[in-house]
Amino acid sequence: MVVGIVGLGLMGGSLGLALQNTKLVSKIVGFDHNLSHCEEALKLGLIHDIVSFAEIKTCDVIFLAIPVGGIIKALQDLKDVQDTTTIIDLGSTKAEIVASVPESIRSNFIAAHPMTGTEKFGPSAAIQNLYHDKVVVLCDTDNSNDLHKNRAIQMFSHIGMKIVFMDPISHDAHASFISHLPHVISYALANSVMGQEDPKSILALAAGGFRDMSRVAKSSPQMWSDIFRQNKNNLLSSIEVFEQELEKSKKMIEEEDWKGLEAWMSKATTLHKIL
Ligand SMILES: NC(=O)C1=CN([C@@H]2O[C@H](COP(=O)(O)OP(=O)(O)OC[C@H]3O[C@@H](n4cnc5c(N)ncnc54)[C@H](O)[C@@H]3O)[C@@H](O)[C@H]2O)C=CC1
Ligand SMILES: O=C(O)C(=O)Cc1ccc(O)cc1
Repeated sequence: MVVGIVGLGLMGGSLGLALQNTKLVSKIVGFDHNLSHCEEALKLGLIHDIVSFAEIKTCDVIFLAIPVGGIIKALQDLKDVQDTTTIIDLGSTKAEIVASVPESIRSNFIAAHPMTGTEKFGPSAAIQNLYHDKVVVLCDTDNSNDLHKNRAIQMFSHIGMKIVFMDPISHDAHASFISHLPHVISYALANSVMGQEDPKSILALAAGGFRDMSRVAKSSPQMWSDIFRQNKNNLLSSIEVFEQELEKSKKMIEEEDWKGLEAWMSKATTLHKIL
């Protein structure tokens, strides 16, 4: 099979690396609208060749590893692929993407969200084992043809992924709390601290906790503004729930309810029993 990857950053580049180790794939070609990313990806050996978007359309499997707004636009440009071409997107949101798929290619399409990643971006962020032993959520597969569904399952399984099926609306509601809200909080924390503290103090006093909680605030603002735009309503609900928890802790501190605060924190510590 010839695989075409659109977007040669963290997700597309890491996929190129992972697929090179499978017997399923005879050639991996890539396309990126940023020429320097094309050159870098080729130099790093993430793909075998760079091709035009027109040539991507002739691949057996096309992966869309670009920001979620770009995925919706790219799907319009893929309207005329052959019935045997599988199109898989890797976007972090699913409902708007699935709703936007042109009817002529709905059966070719697989909506996937790999639940793995890092705060780094671009081709140099690509890593060999990013997908290994991680979960990929596949959405709305009842509307995909069996050939394409089975191909997607086969490819994700070959790179060591565990597959979970979900409808796109539920996916976006869950992803809002478990993935998108933590990113909003991390950006907010970074801005709160930088608004009050000078760089010298931050450097001198930053311990592990602050580094851990602010790590994802290094993530691509372009990628995340697209995600927040597509998952706006779920994200607003998640932020409200978080505000209520902050408010609860503020009130207990104001009222010196240390017992209440301790119980509130004890409940939070149980999260890591399931992670
Ligand atoms: N970063 C992460 O940890 C995760 C990201 N995702 C999703 O994967 C997708 C890709 O994200 P990353 O690889 O992290 O981003 P990235 O910023 O590392 O790479 C994206 C690449 O796509 C290129 N690009 C952007 N728009 C394009 C277009 N219209 N046509 C061709 N090339 C284009 C960029 O030049 C860049 O090289 C996004 O939809 C994101 O929501 C999913 C799971 C994890
Ligand atoms: O860096 C991290 O810890 C992440 O959480 C990466 C990530 C970013 C976006 C996704 O849709 C899924 C995973």
